[in-house]
Parts: sequence; C-alpha cells; structure tokens
Amino acid sequence: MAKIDRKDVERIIEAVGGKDNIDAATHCVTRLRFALADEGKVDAEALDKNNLVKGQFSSQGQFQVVIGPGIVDQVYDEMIAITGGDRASKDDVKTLASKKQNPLQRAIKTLADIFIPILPAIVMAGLLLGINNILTGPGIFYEGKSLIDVHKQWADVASIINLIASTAFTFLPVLIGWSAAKKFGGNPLLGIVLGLILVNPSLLSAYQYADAKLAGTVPVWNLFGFSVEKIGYQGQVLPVLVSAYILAKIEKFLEKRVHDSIKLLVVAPVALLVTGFLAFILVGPITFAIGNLLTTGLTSIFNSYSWLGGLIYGGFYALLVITGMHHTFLAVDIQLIGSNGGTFLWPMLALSNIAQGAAALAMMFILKEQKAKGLAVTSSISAFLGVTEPAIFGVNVRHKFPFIFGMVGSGIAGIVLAVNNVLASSIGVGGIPGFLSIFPNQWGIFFIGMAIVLVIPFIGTLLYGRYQLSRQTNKIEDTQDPIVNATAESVKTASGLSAVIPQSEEAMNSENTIVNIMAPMNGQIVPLSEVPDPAFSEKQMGQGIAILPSEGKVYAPFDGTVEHLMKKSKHALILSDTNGIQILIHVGINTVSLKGEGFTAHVESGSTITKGQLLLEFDKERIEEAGLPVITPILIPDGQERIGEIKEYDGEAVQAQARYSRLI
Ligand SMILES: OC[C@H]1O[C@H](O[C@H]2O[C@H](CO)[C@@H](O)[C@H](O)[C@H]2O)[C@H](O)[C@@H](O)[C@@H]1O
Repeated sequence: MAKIDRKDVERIIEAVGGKDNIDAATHCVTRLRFALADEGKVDAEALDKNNLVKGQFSSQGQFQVVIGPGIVDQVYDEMIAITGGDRASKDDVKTLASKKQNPLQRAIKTLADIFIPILPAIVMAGLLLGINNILTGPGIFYEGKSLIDVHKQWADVASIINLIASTAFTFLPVLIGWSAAKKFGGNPLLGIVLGLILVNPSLLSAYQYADAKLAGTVPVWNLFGFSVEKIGYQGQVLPVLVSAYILAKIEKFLEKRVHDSIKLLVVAPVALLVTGFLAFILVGPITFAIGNLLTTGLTSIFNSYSWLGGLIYGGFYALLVITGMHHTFLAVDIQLIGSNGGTFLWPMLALSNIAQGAAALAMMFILKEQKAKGLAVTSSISAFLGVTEPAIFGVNVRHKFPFIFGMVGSGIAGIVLAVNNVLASSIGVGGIPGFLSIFPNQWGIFFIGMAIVLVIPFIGTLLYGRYQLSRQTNKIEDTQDPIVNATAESVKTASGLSAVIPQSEEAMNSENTIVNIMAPMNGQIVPLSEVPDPAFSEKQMGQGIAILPSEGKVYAPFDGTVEHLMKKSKHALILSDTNGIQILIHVGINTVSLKGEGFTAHVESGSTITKGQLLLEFDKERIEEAGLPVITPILIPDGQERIGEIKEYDGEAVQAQARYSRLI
C-alpha cells in the first residue's frame, strides 16, 4: 500500500480553507467529500499542485477532492487526525451541503421531496379518472352520446370508479400535509390532520368558491366582528404547504420546551390550534390568492406566446428529467387543475415521454449488440408507459443524437398542443396512456401530437444513426490497429468500434508481461468520457473504460484478491491480480448514497478470487429508481509504476471473455 506524506494532507486542509472552513468531511472509495462553510476560500491551484489530488469539483453543495482508490481512506484518517474533527457520515455531509445550495435550488428540492412520495397516489387516481373519461365522455363510441348514456347499466360502475379516482384529488391537501410535515421535520400524522381540516366537508368547497363569490353567498365565521371566509382548499397546493411548514415549526418549538409529562396534552393541540386559526385567517386566503395569481399569470403567458411556451416546455422537459427538477412542475400541474380545471403542461410531459421512447426504440435498429438492442426496446416500452430514465440514461444520452431528436420531436409537438390549448383534466400515467387524462374532445389534436413524437424522433434517430454508423465503419476499415490485427479477431460492433476477442491469451504475449483483464460484467463497453461524473470522465484517477451493465452481476476479471470492498455501501471494489496490478470497479454513480440497499456482496475485503467468480450482485432497477446512473466505471488507478501502457477496447463486454484492457 502506498505511503502518503502527511504534509500533502496538511496542504489539502489548507487549500480547502483550513480546519475552520470544514463543516463536515467524509469519504467514499475515490474521494474526500466536504461540506465547506465557504467554497470561495478553496485554493484550486494549491489543490492542483498537491501530489495526492487527482481532481476537484463542486456538486450540489458538496466540494469533492478526488484522491483515488486505495489511499483515500488513509488520507481521510490522516486528515481527521490532523484536524481533530469528527468523522461524518455521508448523510451529514449531504445535509450540510444541501444548506449550501442557493434558496432557489433548495426550494426546488423541497418541492420535489414533498411531491415524489405522493406521486403514485396521484397517478393511480389520474389513470382511473381516464377510464371514467372514456365511460362518460360523449362522442367517443357513439355520436353525441357517452357509453353510459347508451348502456345505462354501466352508469353506476362509472360513478364508483369516479369516486375512487377523484378521492386523491379532492383530499389532495391531506396527502400534501402528510408529506410536507414529514419533510419539514414535523409529525406526519399532524400533517394529515391539518390536511383534513383544510378540506373538512363543513366548509364551502374551493371548487364552488368562484360561483358563491359571484352570488355573494360565501359563508363566513364572525370572530369578534372580524369575518373569516369559511372555505376549504380542495385541489390547492400552497395553503397546505405553507400551513404544514408553520405546523412543523410550532411543533418542534414546543417539543423542545414542554415537559415530557404534559407533551401529549400540549404539543399537538396547541400546534394544530394555532396553525388552524392562522390557516383560515391568513395563510389560506393569501396563498389561495397567490396560487390563483400564479396560475392566471402562467396561463396568460401561455395564451399570449403559446407556441414559444410549447416549444420550451415540450422541448426541454426531458432535460428537466435529467436534472430531476421535473417533479417540481407536478405542483404547478396540480395548482393549474385546482384553479383552472385543467393543465396545459402535463399533456406535453406525456408526449415528451413518448418522444424519448421513440428515439430509444429507433436505436434498436442501429445497435448491433443483442443486449444493447434489448435495452433499447425495454427502455422504450418503459418510456411509452411514462417512465423515461432507462431510455434517457441507458440509451439516448449515451449516444446524444437520439436524445436531441427526442427533444426536437417533443418541442414541435409541444407547439401543436400549446397552440390548440390541449388540457389534461388530471395527472395520469404519462406516455401513451396519457391520452386518458386529456379531455376527450381534444383527443384528435393530442393524437396528432402523439404521431409527431413517434415519427420525428424515430425517423431522425434512425437516419442519423445509420449515417453515423456507415461513417464509422469506413473509418475503422481505414485505421485498424495493427497489433490487434496481428493477434486477435476483430469484430465490428454496434457503435462501429472494434471489440477484440483474443484467439488465445498466449498469442498476446510478447517480451513484456501483458496482463489481460477480462470484462468483470456483461454489457456494453463505453468510453470513460461518457460517465456523468468528472472524477471518472476526466480520468482524474486513472484510465479505464465504463460498462453499461446488462445484468446486475460483477465477476472476477482475473485471479487475485479483493483489496477492498466498501463495507456498508458495497458499491465499489478494489481488486488486485496475481502480479499486484489493481483495478477499481465502481458500480453506478453516486450509488454510495444507497447505503448498500440493492447490493449483495459474495466476497469481502481480503478474499481470494478466481477469474469468473461472482463477486457482487446489484439491483439495477433499484439504482435506476433512485435516479442514479448504473453505468459502471472500471479503472486502473494511476500511480502503479510497473504499468507501461494501457490499451482500452470498445464494444461488447462478455464477462470473463471479452478483454477490455491490457497492461504492458
Ligand atoms: O409528473 C407526473 C408524472 O410523473 C411520472 O413521470 C415523470 O417522472 C418519471 C420518474 O422520474 C419520469 O420518468 C418521467 O419522464 C416524468 O414524466 C410518472 O411516471 C408519470 O406517469 C406521471 O404522469
């Protein structure tokens, strides 16, 4: 194990602004992760000059100093010894780091954190409302009449479906109250009660408010001569969000101050009473007005510049998905439905899903490798059903042009929808089933949009992909590697690159020792530059390749030893072969945050391994569900002086067969 110079560690501490600038520090298998009080104090130049530092960058409020596998834990230990600081967990650093985000970033994240947990309930309700739309919409099956007008025996079936479906929307403040109270650190049960208070049936429903206001029949409470409107907040987002924040604050305030013996009697009743009064007197009326103002503003912008709005939202929605910001718009959709009875944003979301699916599907005809083809098909089906991450991260972004064609198709369809003011009556299942949530009288135009997002991304991707493929094939024929030709059988693959399968390992031997490292997993080999993490893509720690795994298994690429397996998270392994050559296998990106969930290790640090042995299993779906890329960098960390040259190969990875690199 390499020895580190304490002075270098001291210089790192100095370069990140000194001990006092470090709020918390932790490390993963490759880097130190800091929550710094002031990132402005970082001396990037000094870090660059430091012998231990391979790279540095800031992401989501965390400052990361790339050290490399094998020594990062030593550097961390030394740093803790020097600073006398506490060892922090990754969560501590994350929490502190999130405090470094600017208010807008924090607000976006808070909204997403509140709405993601309630998404399944809303989507289920939207799907059922869609079925109800089909049963009750006139003109779908019969001229001017609905299905239940003609087949009256179905009327009550539709009525029950409607009741089940509309419940989640009618009582939406209850769902938001639960999720928001949890997020703000309060008691979720009190959040539910708060939501129930805001939609209590004895209040005038928000849906009837506008008519009652016109008729002058809005009921009021008289509080010592002061009138408070007795209205509910059905379908509203802001009143319950703000009230839940106040509730959690009061609750936490009381929790700290009230004696344990009377907590039950005091905390919840006082917190709810104060919040309830504030909600009806102040928060409700103000936020109700703000919510309506925002939706009126957004609607009038879309009415005035509908084509531009459609182009921007439709075109860039898939980019929002990449950043995870898309869930924030759920709140806007819900507010639009609550205030206007329909949302013009959600139909574009549904078509954007289809566009990315169509582009991924076209890749099935471009890619040659069977597993990559399989991924293209399955991920496109998922996108057609409303979940696009597998298509976006697994196929489209990786090849870039399918993603762009998806955005182009979706932008054009967005214009068509926006100009025709196509509305969704609810949040439904995105993608193709999305039509169920569109008002049936607008299905025609929605289906035109659907045709656009099927045809443009599909044809565009197919034609451009074929053109690119033929160009690359020509290039390969001109520039084949003579060493490879002399010793191995070259196979042209989907990406037009060369995957090399050696005829025999002996055939590769020369005077130098050649270490052939076999692929540790099945999948598609891609260049490190495609890994969405600069520590890997910029080769800050070493050379190597990345594999898009087709299954969740890591095998031993050679005979040797497990030098290190991340104990808790199990997401990364350092292996060394019998010559002492070390490699790092890092399953997915930021998967350390899963804390081992979805990972099963079959070896431990120090285990002896034989080529082809199953080392680790991971649940690809679990990683993708968490919104994390499953792409797996495999590195030969820098600093191994015995290594002369590293050759990297591209193409299909077949565990223990396809050679992905050799060291001379
Ligand atoms: O916002 C409502 C929609 O939410 C989901 O879709 C969105 O989030 C997915 C997961 O991040 C993402 O894959 C998809 O592209 C987004 O549109 C849900 O799957 C949809 O059914 C729902 O309408």
